[in-house]
Amino acid sequence: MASKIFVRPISIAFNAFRNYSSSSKLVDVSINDKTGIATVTMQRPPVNSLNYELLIELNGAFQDLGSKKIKGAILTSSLKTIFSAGLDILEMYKPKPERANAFWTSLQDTWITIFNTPYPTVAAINGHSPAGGCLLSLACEYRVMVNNYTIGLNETKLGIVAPFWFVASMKNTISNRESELALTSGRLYKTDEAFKVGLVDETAENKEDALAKAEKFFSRFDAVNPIARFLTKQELRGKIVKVGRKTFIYKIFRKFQICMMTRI
Ligand SMILES: CCCC/C=C\CC(=O)SCCNC(=O)CCNC(=O)[C@H](O)C(C)(C)COP(=O)(O)OP(=O)(O)OC[C@H]1O[C@@H](n2cnc3c(N)ncnc32)[C@H](O)[C@@H]1OP(=O)(O)O
Repeated sequence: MASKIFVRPISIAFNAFRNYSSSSKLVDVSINDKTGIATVTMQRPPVNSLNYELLIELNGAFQDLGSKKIKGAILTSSLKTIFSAGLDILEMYKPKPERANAFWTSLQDTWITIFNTPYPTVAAINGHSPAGGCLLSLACEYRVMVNNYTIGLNETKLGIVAPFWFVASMKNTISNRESELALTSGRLYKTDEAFKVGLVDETAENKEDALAKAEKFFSRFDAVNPIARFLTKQELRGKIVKVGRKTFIYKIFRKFQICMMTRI
């Protein structure tokens, strides 16, 4: 059982996982002292929409975990039917330039952190997961999704062009062909459809089942050297991160705004 404290710890110097738990307003982090598995829970009702503050907390949580000897981390949601509704629409509506810049940078940073963790990651998708919600799950190494929800990169349906690293994350998970069909049509898959194309690796009956299956994933690495594992992950994902870093997303957002203005 993980115990709980309600302060966000300064954890860099703390290198063991025993009894670790922290809960800030928007993200709860707990580490099971028996299994060494961390659970990062988004808790921003009503839909875990990703605003600047949630992204900063998520990024901090996954970065902090890098300094602990954990077996792996699970990303999930405290909400009953939503994993994450994606980017907070309010961040895109008439934003102040400084806030917008910080917001888009925090999205990119959070994606890079999760995509590139030294420890294994699983998304336990316990609800709907459109757009940015889907992106977060694609940044993890493995996805377990509860039945009867939807997931996908539906940006084109919203009139938005998904940036390179959204597309690359999808292509890192499903085939180029399926990615093209999915992204150009803005397709949202039901859980069973997502499983068929490999967008999710396992389906689950409910959140508990999803968490149990997520935990089991980590045992695949019991007999694997963690450094060799991480270097192999970097070999596979490094190029995407490198190009992703160069894509300054705020510029893309400005283009999107101009595109929308010229349509009106
Ligand atoms: C350069 C750009 C690159 C990247 C661009 C975009 C990536 C994105 O992520 S854009 C966001 C895309 N998100 C969506 O399309 C999801 C929209 N939401 C939904 O489909 C549904 O709300 C959802 C299935 C998540 C949940 O459905 P319900 O359970 O039926 O809830 P409601 O629809 O009634 O919503 C409750 C409440 O939440 C507000 N909401 C929903 N989504 C968002 C959001 N993304 N941002 C902010 N707020 C959101 C919704 O308006 C309701 O508010 P109230 O009416 O005030 O209750």
